[in-house]
This record gives sequence, C-alpha cells and structure tokens, in this order.
Amino acid sequence: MTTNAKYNILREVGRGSYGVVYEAVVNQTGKKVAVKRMHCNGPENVELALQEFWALQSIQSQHENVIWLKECILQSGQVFQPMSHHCNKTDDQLLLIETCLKGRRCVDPKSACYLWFVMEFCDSGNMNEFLLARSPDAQLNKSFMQQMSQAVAFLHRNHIVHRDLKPDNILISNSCGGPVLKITDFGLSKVCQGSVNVNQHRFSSACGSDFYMAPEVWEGSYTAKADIFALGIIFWAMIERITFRDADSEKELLGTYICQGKDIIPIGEAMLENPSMKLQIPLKKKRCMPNDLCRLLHDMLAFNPKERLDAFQLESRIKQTSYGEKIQCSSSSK
Ligand SMILES: Nc1ncnc2c1ncn2[C@@H]1O[C@H](COP(=O)(O)OP(=O)(O)OP(=O)(O)O)[C@@H](O)[C@H]1O
Repeated sequence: MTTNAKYNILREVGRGSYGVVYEAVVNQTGKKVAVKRMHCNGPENVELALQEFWALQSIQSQHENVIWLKECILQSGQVFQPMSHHCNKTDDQLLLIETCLKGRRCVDPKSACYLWFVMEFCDSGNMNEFLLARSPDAQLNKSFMQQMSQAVAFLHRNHIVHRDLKPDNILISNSCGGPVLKITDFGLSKVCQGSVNVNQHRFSSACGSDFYMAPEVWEGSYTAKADIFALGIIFWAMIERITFRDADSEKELLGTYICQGKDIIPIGEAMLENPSMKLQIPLKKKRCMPNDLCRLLHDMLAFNPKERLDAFQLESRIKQTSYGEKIQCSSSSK
C-alpha cells in the first residue's frame, strides 16, 4: 500500500466466474467497503463489467435495497482512472466500449486491464446462506418480500431490468438493526434508455439462471416481467423452504422446480412444455399458506406475461397480504 492510497484491501471475500471481491477500508474515513475486481481481458468479461457499470451509474438516487456503487475505477497497466458516465471518457474507457461493441479485444494486450467496483460492504452473506442458517420465520420472509419488491419496482422505474435475480445475487447487510437486502450483480442487466414503459421493452437474448427463468425467457423473447417471475420463484421457495443442490457448486439453493422421475426441471422450462400446467401452490404444508399469498404467487408466476403482475402492482399487493403480520395480543392485566 502506498501512503496516499485511497483504499486499503484487507482480505479476499470470495470469487465469482468473472471477478474477485475484497473487503477494504476507505483510508480517509475508516469506512468498510467491498471492492470487486473484474479482469477485462476479453469481450465477454468487458461486456459484463460495462453492463454492471452502466446499470449502477444510471441510477440517480440510491435505494436502500440496491447495492450502492461508490465509484468505479479503470486500471490500465499502472494507471488508475475513475470511469466517467458522461461525454469526457478517457481513451482507455473508449477502448473498452469498442471491445464490447466489436466483440474482440481492443485494449492493449500488453497492459493488464481491470475494472474495480467500490461498493457498500454486506456483512451477512447472500440470501441463501442467511435464510438456510435460520429457522423459518414468516415475519422475516414478509420483510424480505417487501424489500425485494420495492427494489425491483425502483429498478423498473429507473428503466433497469436485472435479468438474473436469484438468492445468490441478493446480499444481506445486518449491521444496523434488522437485516437489509441488497440486490447486486448487474452484469446481465439492461438499461432500457428511452423506453417510456419498461414492461414494453422486448429482449431477445436468453439469459439468467435456469431455475429462476420465466417460460418466455427460455423462448428468447421477453420483457421486464421476467424479473417478476424470478421473484415469484424466490418468494415461493423462501416461504416453503424448497431447495435443490446446485450441480456445479453442490451448494443448497432456494428455488422451486418440478420433479420428473429422478430429474428436477425448472418451473419456467416445464411451463413452456405444458402451458396449461397448474402450479401446486402450496407444495408442502397446505394449511400454512394464506389464500391471498397463494393467489399472489400464482399472479407472479402466470405463464402469460401479460397476465403476470408488474413490479408496481406487486409492491402494493405485498403490502396488502396478511402473511407475516404480527398478531397483536391485547392484554387487560396491568
Ligand atoms: N458488496 C459485497 N459485500 C460483501 N460481499 C460481497 C459483495 N459483493 C460480492 N460479495 C461476495 O463475493 C463473492 C463473489 O461475488 P461475485 O458477485 O463476484 O460472484 P458470484 O455472484 O458469487 O458468482 P457469479 O458472478 O459467478 O455468479 C460472493 O461470495 C459474494 O457474496
């Protein structure tokens, strides 16, 4: 570390397919931050890194449940420059954009090129780890449902479609009061500039994680309503504690599916094969799910995206559900 370094890296927190995340401190304030380093060595990595940057930069105001990007720094060899979202882009930044557009490396192959994302630090892991380490709790589930729906409504209001919502991409900060969810990992997200209504913008590249993908995503023509389907799968799995073991990482993950013999099939894929399929909600404990919650899940997981709730309808429907409400016990004894 040099004496005038802005950040001091403390330890590695984890690695994903495209980057390494470190815990660090801001030297001037002592505040803890997370720093994600993404290697921009090929067009695929560059596209993911730039999409993450564009989405997080495009948000003008912050939202408590969306990860906050403090700054993004482009490293080219020994030179570190802040990324700019405005017209005054540096030559290195323009080369990154060229790499993304042309689909071939345009940055100097001799100098190492990285994007460093400085973000708020989340101290309690992701939603899978957090929930599966605790006993089921309807009040906590309700609070998480509210936080997730508010975050997605905020993103959609800001014309951002996440396209990869899953419990792994929802981090938890538990340092001030109750647990606060933070939606993160915007590498597959899209900013629909110029669209008046985010639900009318159509995407054609299938992307996301199988178990959370809506039927129309499997077909390759979908809108922001695909984010609502993913939330429906997450809510259902969280409420009934439905999990599966990921084939690659062998981790236990929250997610609902259909059993076909020994195989488990993602709900969206199964619905596409059989559009008239009736979802069995609740799957486990029949008497434990209130009717309004059951209807809400059906409305989030509707096969036809036009019949599916949008993020703004979802936000108000969750406020109305009786699920997870504290039961007030009045006592007359003093
Ligand atoms: N802001 C943060 N605060 C604390 N930990 C974080 C933060 N961002 C990411 N992490 C952790 O760092 C690790 C790597 O995250 P990253 O987003 O790079 O990959 P991933 O989501 O695990 O995998 P992939 O990108 O392959 O889907 C994960 O364990 C994640 O929980």
